[in-house]
Amino acid sequence: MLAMTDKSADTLLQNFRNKVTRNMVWAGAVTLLALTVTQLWLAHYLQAAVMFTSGIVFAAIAYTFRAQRIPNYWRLLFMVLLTAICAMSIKQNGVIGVYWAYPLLVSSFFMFRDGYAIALATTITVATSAAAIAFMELDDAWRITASLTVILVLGSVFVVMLGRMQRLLHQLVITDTLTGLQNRQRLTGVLNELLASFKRYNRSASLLMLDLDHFKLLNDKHGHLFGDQMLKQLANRLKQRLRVNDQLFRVGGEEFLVVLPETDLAEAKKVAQKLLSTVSDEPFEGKDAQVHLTVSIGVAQLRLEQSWAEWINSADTALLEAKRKGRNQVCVAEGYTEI
Ligand SMILES: Nc1nc2c(ncn2[C@@H]2O[C@H](COP(=O)(O)OP(=O)(O)OP(=O)(O)O)[C@@H](O)[C@H]2O)c(=O)[nH]1
Repeated sequence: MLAMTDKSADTLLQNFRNKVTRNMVWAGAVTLLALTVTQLWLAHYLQAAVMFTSGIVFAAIAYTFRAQRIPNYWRLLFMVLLTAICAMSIKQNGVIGVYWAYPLLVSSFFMFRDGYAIALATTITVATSAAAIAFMELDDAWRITASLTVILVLGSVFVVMLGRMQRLLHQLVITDTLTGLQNRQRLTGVLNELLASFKRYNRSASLLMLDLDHFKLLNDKHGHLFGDQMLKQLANRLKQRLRVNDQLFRVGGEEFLVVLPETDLAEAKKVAQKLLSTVSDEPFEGKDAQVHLTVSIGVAQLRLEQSWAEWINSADTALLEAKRKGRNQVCVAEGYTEI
C-alpha cells in the first residue's frame, strides 16, 4: 500500500505563521497590560484605558484561537490597534513611541503572506512616519521615515523571495524528479477531492495502476541509466495518450497511477487497453538499444463505501492479478462486472 502524507511546504509555512502570530498576540497582550501600569503611574488615564482594553482584547483573541488559526480580520485588528497606539505614543512621548514602530513593521511580514504583508507594512510605515512628521522635529522625522522605509523595502523583498521559494519547494515536493510527473505526495489531495465529488454529486471516477513488466531484467541487461531513459519515455508516451483532465503519477520505481475523473469502469478499461497498446505497439529507443516493453494494468472504479486507500488497494490487487495471469494485460478490480 502507498504510504502518503499531505504535509507540504505550504502547510508547514502556514503552521509556522500561525504559531508566530499566536505568540505575537500573547506578547502584545502581556506588554500592553504591563505598560498600562506605567501609564497609570504617569497619570495618562486615556492611554492607560486604551492599552488596557487592547491588552484584554489581544489576550481574548490568543486564548480563543489557542488551538486554531487566528482569522485574518483579528490579525488585522491586532495590527491596526498597535499602529494606533504607536502613533499615540509618538504624539505623547516623541522618539520613545517610534521604537515600537520597528518591531510592529517586522511583525507584519511574519503574520501575513505576500501582497497582504507588503500592503500592511506600507500602511504602518505611512502612518507612523506621518505621526513622526506631525509631532516631532522635521530633522528627526525624516530620519525615522527613511529607516522605516528601508525596513519596509527589505521586508518586502524577503517576503516575495519567501513566497517564490515556497512555491518552488512545493513544486519540488510534488514532482517526481526523473519523469517530471506528479508524485505520490500530491495524490492524497487529488483522490480526496474525487471522493468528495463522488459522495456529493455522484461523479464516478476510476484508477489505473500500471506497472512495467520484467523491468528488473531490462535493468540487469542494459543498466540503470538505460532503465531511467525507458521510464522517462514511458511517462511521455502515457501522457500523450491521456486526456487533459486525466492525471498521471509515478508512485513507485516502475509503477504509475492514472486518475480518471468522470470515468466509469467500461471507459476506464478502454483507456487501459489504449495505454497497453501505446506501450507495446512501438519499440522504445534507448541510447544503445531498441527494446520492446509491456505493462500490466489494474483498473478500479471508485465505490461509495471506499476510502482512497481502499480504492488504490483494489486497483493494486487487480494489477497483481494481471501480473499473475501472464502480464501485458488489463484486469479489473472485483466488485464490478467486466464489460
Ligand atoms: N532504472 C531504474 N530502475 C528502477 C527505478 N526504480 C525501481 N527500479 C527497478 O525496477 C525493478 C523492479 O523489479 P520488480 O519489482 O522485480 O519488478 P519487475 O522486474 O518489473 O517484474 P514484474 O513487475 O513482476 O513484471 C527493480 O530492479 C528496481 O531496481 C528507477 O528509478 N530507475
